[in-house]
Parts: sequence; structure tokens; C-alpha cells
Amino acid sequence: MAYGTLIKTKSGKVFPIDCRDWQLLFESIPSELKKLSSDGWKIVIFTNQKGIQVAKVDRNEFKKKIEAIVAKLGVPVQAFVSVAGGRYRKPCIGMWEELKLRNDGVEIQEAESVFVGDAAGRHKTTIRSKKDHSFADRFFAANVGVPFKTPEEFFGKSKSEEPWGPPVFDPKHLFKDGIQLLEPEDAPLKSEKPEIIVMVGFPGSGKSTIAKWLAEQNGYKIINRDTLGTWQKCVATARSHLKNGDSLIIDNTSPDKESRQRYVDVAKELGIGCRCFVMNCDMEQAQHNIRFRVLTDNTAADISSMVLRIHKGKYVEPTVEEGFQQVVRVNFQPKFQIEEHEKLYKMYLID
Ligand SMILES: Nc1ncnc2c1ncn2[C@@H]1O[C@H](COP(=O)(O)OP(=O)(O)OP(=O)(O)O)[C@@H](O)[C@H]1O
Repeated sequence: MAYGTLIKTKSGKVFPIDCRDWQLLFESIPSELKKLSSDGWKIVIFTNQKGIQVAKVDRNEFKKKIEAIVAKLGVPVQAFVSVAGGRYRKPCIGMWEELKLRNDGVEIQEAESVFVGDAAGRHKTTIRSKKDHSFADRFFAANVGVPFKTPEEFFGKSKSEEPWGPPVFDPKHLFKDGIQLLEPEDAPLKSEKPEIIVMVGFPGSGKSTIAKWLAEQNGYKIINRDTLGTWQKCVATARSHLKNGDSLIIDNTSPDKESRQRYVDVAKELGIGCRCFVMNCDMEQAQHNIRFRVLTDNTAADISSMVLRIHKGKYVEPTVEEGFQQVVRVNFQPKFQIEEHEKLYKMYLID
């Protein structure tokens, strides 16, 4: 059963069977909202409705549903409906930014406002038969900087704070002082002699970012399967760069020994060094990075969590026994050219 914020389904199903399948979550909600409204509060609904974009929910029927709910509440309400993914979908704050633009010039006092939502990451408890399906509402409020309450807390049905969390990934934890880029600390970023660096990490783990640093600062050539198409072309291009005396960075996910061995063998054959750089980035951080990339680069493709799970399933920890001179761990060292991007990266982007 979905718990809902203002309404719940009449059918008892998680998703409503049609746009008439709703009832108030609590009978007291209209009178409580009327009191707030007459005390000068503005009431705004923010709702994620991706079903509209994928045509599971009819846009006009949904509009009628919102109008019927607002009529039942009996107070003026402004509603924002996010119909797709991207920056308007909670926990991203696009809908809040729209509110600020459409608030008749009245400045919003975030800290004095309250955001009430049921996607709150709550635990399964004796009164709650299932845990919440997401944290989207709690994280939206945190991203905006508005205090948060669950409907049960706000409408007085729960006397104490409902247990929730912890978040699967909190980007703020990555922003600590004194984190070394490479482990061991004395591992050089650049080798004095020509070498191959084989990167290993989830899609979105930051491999291309490191590869770009090495290319720009130290002239390393980048080999990337997404650009070249096949591993055979990657190996052939690698050989031709090495013959010119260049160092290389292999910017592929390389989760298994087989994909790494090709480059270890080429290095051996040509008598040069080969190191492995493993991104210190778990699946949740990679998901966050992918969301960040999609939000900041409109040419970037979204990568599904299934692709990430496939990488995880194939992953074999690299070792020096595979033929590497050294296996180096690469830590996330945040670097942003644009202040807005740093602000966005610090927000909760996955729920
Ligand atoms: N050190 C960093 N500081 C700031 N942002 C970063 C950093 N590392 C990665 N990112 C951001 O995370 C996102 C993913 O990084 P990147 O594209 O480098 O990953 P990748 O491992 O090469 O992904 P893929 O395998 O899908 O190509 C990008 O938007 C990038 O800007």
C-alpha cells in the first residue's frame, strides 16, 4: 500500500488504477490546510508523474484529478507536476526553481517553510508494513533547504519522528580535506618512461576525468572503446601510439582479467611498464555521477542501473599477479570549473 501525502488509493493498490482511484489520506487534512491558508501560508503541491511521459497516465485525466483534489481540500493551491526525468524530477530541484519564478515576486523563506512528503526513506516498523519506496521527498527538501516532515508527523498522527535512513549515498561525505588522489601516496601520477595505465571502474566512476587530466598535463594518449568501437581497434591504436614513444591511458571499464590482459601483454612485448588505476567509487557514487553528468551535459547518455550491476557481477579485483607493476587506487578528488556544478554535485541526485 502506498502511503501518500494528501491522498491514498481507494483500491488499496500501490499505483492508482485510474484517476478516480483516490481518497484523502486523513479526513482532517482539509480543515488543517484551511487553517494554514487563513493564517497566510501558501500551499504548493510538487509531484513526480513520470507515468505521464511514458503514457501510463493520461495528462488531461491527471489534470482533472489534481483539480478534484484541490476542490476537496477547499484551499487555493499551486501545483507543479514533473512529467519526465531530468532536473524537474524530485529530488532534483527544478520544480522549486519554477516556483521561485512564479511566486508573484514574493521571496520564499525556505527555513520558515515546511515540505511534507511520503517518499521519506522510512523503515518498516510495527505500524508500517513496508519501508518507503524512495527518499525523493526528504532529499528534495534537503536539496532546497526546507525543513521536512512526513504526513504522519505533520498532520499529528505520529508523536515522534518516524525512523528513516540512512541514505544509500551522501555526496557531501566526499568533500573532506586532505584526501590524496592516489594510494599508495607515493605512486606518481605520471611515469618518466613510456607506460600503459589500465583504468578500472564503473561507468561514471570518473575514469575519463582522470584520463583527461593525464592527457592535458602529461601528454598521455587516451584509448577508449566507446570512441574506437572494438577492443581490437583499441589494441591496434595502442600499439601505434606506443611505437611513437607515447604513454597511454586505457579509459575502459575493464572489470575482468581478460580485458586487462590484452594491454599487459602488449606492454610486455614492447618492454614498457604497465600500471592499473582502480577507481575508488562504489555503485551508488557511480549512479550519482551519471545523474550529475546527464544534468550538466545534454549530450551525455543515461546509463541504467542494470549496466552498473553487470559491471559489478563481472568485477575481479586487479592484482600485480596479472602482470601490473603496481595497482593504484584513485580517490575522488572533487574539481569543478563552475560553481553551480559543485552546488549540484553536493545535492542528493539519486533516491
Ligand atoms: N574529480 C571529479 N570532480 C568533479 N566531478 C567529477 C570528478 N570525477 C568525475 N566527475 C564527474 O562525474 C561524471 C562521470 O565522470 P566520467 O565521465 O569521468 O566517468 P567515466 O568513468 O569515464 O564514465 P564512463 O565509463 O561512462 O565513460 C562526470 O560528469 C564528471 O564530470
